[in-house]
Amino acid sequence: MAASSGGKKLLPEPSKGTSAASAHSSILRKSSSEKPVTEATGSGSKSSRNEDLHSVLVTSVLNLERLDLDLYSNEHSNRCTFTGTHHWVPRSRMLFGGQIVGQALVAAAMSVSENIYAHSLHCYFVRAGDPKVPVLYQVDRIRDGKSFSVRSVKAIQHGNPILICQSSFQRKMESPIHHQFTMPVVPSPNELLTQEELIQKYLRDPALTEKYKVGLTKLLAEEVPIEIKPINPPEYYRRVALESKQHFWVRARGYIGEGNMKLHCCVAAYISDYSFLRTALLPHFQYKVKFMASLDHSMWFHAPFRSDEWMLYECESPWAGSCRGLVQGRLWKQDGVLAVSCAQEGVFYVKPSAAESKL
Ligand SMILES: CCCC/C=C\CCCCCCCC(=O)SCCNC(=O)CCNC(=O)[C@H](O)C(C)(C)COP(=O)(O)OP(=O)(O)OC[C@H]1O[C@@H](n2cnc3c(N)ncnc32)[C@H](O)[C@@H]1OP(=O)(O)O
Repeated sequence: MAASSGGKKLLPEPSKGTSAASAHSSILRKSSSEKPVTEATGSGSKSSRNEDLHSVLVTSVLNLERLDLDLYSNEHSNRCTFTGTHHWVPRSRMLFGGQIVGQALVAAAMSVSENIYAHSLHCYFVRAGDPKVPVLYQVDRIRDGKSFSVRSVKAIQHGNPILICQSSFQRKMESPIHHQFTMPVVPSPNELLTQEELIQKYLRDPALTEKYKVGLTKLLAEEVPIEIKPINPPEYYRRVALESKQHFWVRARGYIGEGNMKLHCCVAAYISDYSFLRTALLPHFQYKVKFMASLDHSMWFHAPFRSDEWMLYECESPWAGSCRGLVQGRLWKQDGVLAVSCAQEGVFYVKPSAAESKL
């Protein structure tokens, strides 16, 4: 029986007896005991985006392959000419934390019923992800209550966990108790340059040193599936202590559509880890990072949102010390609704950087 979701027929479900090996079903399909998570386009308001350019986050990065009940792999869905296995990998050469968190939430969401939605997740990154091999996601169904369901997911490579992620899902509930902070007042996205446009502007600076030219050119060439418009971006070469705060507009590159909130939460998990941890480094220009990595990542999903529409990412770091830094973030919709809150600690090993001028 073909499954359906949002009125659009999904591909036939693998029958109960289908062997795991032939149950190559992407996350767009579902087995009888698993629910669809990603329905890239659904009914509802049409976005202003070009609907033909589907986000690679949905068509590829977050489109896991089902190997068996509660067991998924990203092997066949992350094909990328560059790495052969994973879409975009930061220059740190560790798997991008946001990818692992987003994929873990996809796996967890496949195991809960259609009418409950992620409201929080808490992860630890326990080993660096290997960009040369796929990731397995093993879902443990901890509890299904009347209103809440809890899942634990292990992301596994080389037989060892690289991430452990607990997530909780809740059925829609109304409440008279509601409040939120007020969204910061910032320029709107159409008043700002994208990160790429900013880099191209810097690259046109005749006084740019070769070192910066190489670094910025590499950054420009990266296939990051996220669009970013920094607000008041620090001039990359100004070596001054900045406040440990940054704001930028962010959205998935490409079209996703109304879809279901499970998908947008998974995309937001991916997005939330990009350029997040560096907030804690902004005051410390006089040090060069020798090693940097996220230790954990937490998210709370407050209200429906579209991850393929601009959202304001308000990031701040209230504390750093003992080779660690804490960053906190809020994702705001353009209408002022607080959609998502995030928090993360990272480890930094640094050394004094040689004083150098821009020239
Ligand atoms: C304008 C453009 C902006 C661009 C913005 C963003 C770009 C892209 C985003 C960048 C991504 C950043 C966030 C991430 O995604 S990181 C990926 C997710 N996190 C992880 O993968 C971490 C996984 N966990 C681990 O790897 C480990 O648990 C650990 C955190 C490393 C801890 O393990 P442990 O065995 O305890 O290792 P440790 O002792 O900490 O050593 C690690 C490493 O550091 C070296 N080291 C240790 N102490 C020091 C020291 N005092 N000084 C210098 N170096 C030290 C140590 O030798 C290890 O190095 P290796 O031996 O080479 O591994």
